[in-house]
Amino acid sequence: MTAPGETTATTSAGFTPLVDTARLTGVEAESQAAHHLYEHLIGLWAPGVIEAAQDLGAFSALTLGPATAVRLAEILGTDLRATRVLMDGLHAYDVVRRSHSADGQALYTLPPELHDVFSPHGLYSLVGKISHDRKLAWNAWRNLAENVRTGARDATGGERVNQISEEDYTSLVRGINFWAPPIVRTLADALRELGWTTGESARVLDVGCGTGIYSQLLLREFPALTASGLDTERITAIASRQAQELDVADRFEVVVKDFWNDDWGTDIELALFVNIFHLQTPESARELLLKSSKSLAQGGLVAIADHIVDDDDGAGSVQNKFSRLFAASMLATGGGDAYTLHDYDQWLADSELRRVALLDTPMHRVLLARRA
Ligand SMILES: C[S@@+](CC[C@H](N)C(=O)[O-])C[C@H]1O[C@@H](n2cnc3c(N)ncnc32)[C@H](O)[C@@H]1O
Repeated sequence: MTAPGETTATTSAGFTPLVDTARLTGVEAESQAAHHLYEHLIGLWAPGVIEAAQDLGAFSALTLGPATAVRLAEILGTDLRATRVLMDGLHAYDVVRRSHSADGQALYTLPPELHDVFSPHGLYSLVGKISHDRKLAWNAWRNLAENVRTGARDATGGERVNQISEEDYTSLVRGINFWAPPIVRTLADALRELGWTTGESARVLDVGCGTGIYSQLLLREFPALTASGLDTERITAIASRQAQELDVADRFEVVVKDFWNDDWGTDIELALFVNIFHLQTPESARELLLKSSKSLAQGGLVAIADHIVDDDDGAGSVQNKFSRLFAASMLATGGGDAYTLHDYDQWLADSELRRVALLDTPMHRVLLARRA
């Protein structure tokens, strides 16, 4: 486990530098600073070209095989020159590969690992994320200043709870599945360190389970485990289907409940909350932990995977940077926040729980707690 301050994070290999900073040596500071700022400002080019290609069906066409701009323009019914410009933009972001066909034309290839990412049926599909951007995020970011001015409060002046509708979740939940593999690997290792054996027959409650990917992958790690995925009716239908796909349906049941107003039962050995706490206000976060504490079995654990800010981890921490920008994104698109470790420790103490582990994953932290 990584102790605070011991992170060895490396930046993402996918980062596309767009300023040749070596050529800025000796240039006046103001111009250098403007180059760096401009690089941030053109960040919207990336979703711009990727989402346009998705809208046009370019990725689906490339899933059938490599194609030239001429062939793509024919299939998509698009302008030839504009299609070439778009594909070259995608190549600049390393989304497509560019080689040459026998007659010397540029040939574009979608790498095999991205085929399912652009398909609505892929387990780690980002189609839901793209449609969320199209429907909500693009316009919402435009109004961020207004939300900062007003604090994004509701009509009564209270903190706005997250505004994603059930319908939006239906398309979005599968779009965040891709986060699960490294988080589940980290969680499973931590559970083993805390004494879980391969034959662990514990009962997991996956609260606000979405597609259920976290408990479902955990079931694969521990073959005697059973899990209940708690969510609304519309979402649990997605979780049931996915449990079949992942071959764990015999140990995964869905529970259609409202996690505020319904009872969670007792004797839960692992209460799992993934991407749930950032949607809360401080009051509702505390309430979730109070409710967890009452539902836990003796020796039971609470696991929270979320955008947790650890102030002891230094300003350069990738997880802290992502958490803080995720908070800005939530301020633009709805309610919620990236809470600090200090906040979590306080809510845990109020619920007679104590933190037993904090682990880094690529874009989240996993916090484990048990009764104090
Ligand atoms: C951000 S998603 C997280 C889903 C999943 N844990 C994941 O990380 O992929 C939040 C989930 O909480 C569910 N949810 C929100 N409020 C709920 C409530 N009051 N009762 C039950 N589920 C709720 C939503 O339907 C949604 O599936």
